[in-house]
Amino acid sequence: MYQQYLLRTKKNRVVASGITFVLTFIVTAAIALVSMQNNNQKNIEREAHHLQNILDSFINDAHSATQHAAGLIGKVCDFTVEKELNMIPGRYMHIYSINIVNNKHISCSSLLANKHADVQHIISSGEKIWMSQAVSSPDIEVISFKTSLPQGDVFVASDIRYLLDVLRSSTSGRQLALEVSGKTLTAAGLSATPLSSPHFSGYTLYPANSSLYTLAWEQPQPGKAVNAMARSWISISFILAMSLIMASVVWLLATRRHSLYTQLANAIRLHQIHPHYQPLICAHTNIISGAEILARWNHEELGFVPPDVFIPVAERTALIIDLTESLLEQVVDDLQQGVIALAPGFNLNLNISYSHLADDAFDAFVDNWAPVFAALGVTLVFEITERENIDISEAMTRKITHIKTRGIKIALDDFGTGFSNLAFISNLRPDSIKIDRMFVRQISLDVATPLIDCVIDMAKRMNILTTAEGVEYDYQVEYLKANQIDCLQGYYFSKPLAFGDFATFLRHYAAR
Ligand SMILES: Nc1nc2c(ncn2[C@@H]2O[C@@H]3COP(=O)(O)O[C@H]4[C@@H](O)[C@H](n5cnc6c(=O)[nH]c(N)nc65)O[C@@H]4COP(=O)(O)O[C@H]3[C@H]2O)c(=O)[nH]1
Repeated sequence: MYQQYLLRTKKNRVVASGITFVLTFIVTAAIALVSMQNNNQKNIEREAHHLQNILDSFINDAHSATQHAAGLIGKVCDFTVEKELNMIPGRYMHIYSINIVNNKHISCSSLLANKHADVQHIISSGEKIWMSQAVSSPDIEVISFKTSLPQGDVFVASDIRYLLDVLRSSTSGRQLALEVSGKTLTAAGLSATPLSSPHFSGYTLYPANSSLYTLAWEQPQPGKAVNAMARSWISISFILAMSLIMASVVWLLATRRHSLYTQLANAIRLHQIHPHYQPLICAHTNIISGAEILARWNHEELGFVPPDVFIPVAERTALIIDLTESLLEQVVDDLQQGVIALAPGFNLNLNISYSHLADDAFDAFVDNWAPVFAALGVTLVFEITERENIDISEAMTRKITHIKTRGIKIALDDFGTGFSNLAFISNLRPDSIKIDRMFVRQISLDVATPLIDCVIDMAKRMNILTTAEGVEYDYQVEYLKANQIDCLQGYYFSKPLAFGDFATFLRHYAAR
């Protein structure tokens, strides 16, 4: 069984750690992806905002340059006028040229080469702003702003290389696009494709400050974001590290549980878990009518391990069957020493877990032990705990009947705390119910505790004996006796004792 368990737990640990790894990977990757998208969104918004500021400053500069040139319109383009015009671009960072237009020709310009150039083709459309090649230098691209004044038209051309630099230095990994009069500037350069064309279908408009231009950015595409994340070794390392840490934690926890199992299995095999005996006092006669067997494990390194810690592990791993067998073997050894003389019918209450009761071999367990205890003159009582929800199936009813036919009694343990219900009591008819110490603790000198009274009354009507657990004070004893309890158990009489101490207790109690 142990080898099988080892194999099973190893497989379970591998599966649990694997699932944890995959789940953590998915969750962390999703979180990283979302936060990357958010960051990108913020970055692109910042970049769009930056580009907009630059454009606005281009427009403002063009306006002020135009105002500087306004006084020169209509004047003869002589050396003095040209010199004045020539000085204007020097005052603004990006202005490439400033030109005065007369009869669709440049009559005067800050760039000598522009003078007399025919600009009909670029200004006849009536646009106030446009992007094109510079008038006299086709290798330079400019964004031009035209102002029509009563004396004539002025257009200012600004170099778009700075705008291109901004577009190309995007840290969000996404494209920004600027459309001016049907032409679009992206990091790839100037094109005659407007934003409304299908080429820019994945772009979103950025709310612009001016109607002179349109800004848009490329919508994030999940595929691109995943690719970007896959390329980022920091993200991948983080996701892998988180997944590994979580998988390791699950592995360690599972190993710890497994190691408790191993320790428990060894302790049971070596009979290091001993039975302790807690006396049960008959409330009517005050004599010791029995004892509850409670498992005690004093681990050589860990010290005292409470049953609440190891019993659940034993129950989950079927070790509970070996533990119960081991305790019974030790109890029989104790009783066979002959150091105590028990009254006939002395009850020995043994905790039976539901997982044991549900085991296929439970009938055989009953058949083995019933005659052994009958021969010792002891009545075995199986305390069935309420911790687990007992399925009152036909098979279970048959098992309970089998227990009873073999002379073993049934007690319903911890009544009132867990899953016990009236259906269990009426179907299985236990010989006794043990009222949990939680209720006994509620007994006080001056406040009534109708719940206990009701339970005792109900049990009496059904001919079921009642035992109060966890009795610690004399007033509890008095109250319970006055309310017709049948049996008392608790530190008021004695804690659970090792067999030698139990034998001494019995002697002293009898001699009182
Ligand atoms: N505060 C207080 N406590 C009192 C008093 N009188 C008795 N007790 C404690 O109440 C518990 C009674 O056992 P239980 O209800 O069957 O509850 C048991 C039982 O369900 C389970 N258990 C213990 N030994 C075995 C065993 O051998 N097999 C199985 N299946 N379960 C066991 O572990 C539970 C806890 O056992 P223990 O720690 O030994 O705790 C015992 C006992 O030490 C009292 O006056 N005051």
